[in-house]
Amino acid sequence: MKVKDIDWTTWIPSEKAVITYILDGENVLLIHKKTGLGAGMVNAPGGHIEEGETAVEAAIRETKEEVGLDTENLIFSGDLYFHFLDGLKLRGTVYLCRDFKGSLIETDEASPFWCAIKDIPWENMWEDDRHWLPQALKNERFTGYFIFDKEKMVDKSLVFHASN
Ligand SMILES: COc1nc(N)nc2c1ncn2[C@H]1C[C@H](O)[C@@H](COP(=O)(O)OP(=O)(O)OP(=O)(O)O)O1
Repeated sequence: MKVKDIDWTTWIPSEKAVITYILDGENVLLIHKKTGLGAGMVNAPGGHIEEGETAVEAAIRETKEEVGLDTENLIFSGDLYFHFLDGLKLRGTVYLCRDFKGSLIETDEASPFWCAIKDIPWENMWEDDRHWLPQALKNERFTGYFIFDKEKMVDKSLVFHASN
């Protein structure tokens, strides 16, 4: 199956999630994810949007729950549309954040670590990330469509949006 085989105008996600990239100078906060989708991989703080929550509220809550930081002034970065061949349809909203406080903690869900952007461990991350995260971290907005067969990306389509 290819991205072009899906009518994305009528595609409805079965799950909605958020991912937040916290930036401090040339470093980004990543996690070794311990539970849930992508356990064992490196990702950023995030998780599912709960009933009655906005995406931003979910991003703030998940970051606090997973790594103990309080975040403010999240900046919308992009939309991810993941169509898994097993039936999961996951929509992800990506945020950047440079405004945070508190102390990092390891939790049952995540082991956080600061990583130099130039050293991001792509080989331990979801395969889609290398196609949009470098641009996102340079403040480019994007929309990405992906087909996954379990953890293997089988097709992708990305659009980067000109900023004003
Ligand atoms: C398929 O490719 C993916 N790429 C990236 N970069 N991130 C992904 C991909 N698939 C899922 N994710 C992200 C989206 C979420 O931030 C997490 C999944 O969240 P999780 O399953 O851990 O949800 P939680 O609400 O934290 O935990 P529950 O399972 O208890 O609901 O991965």
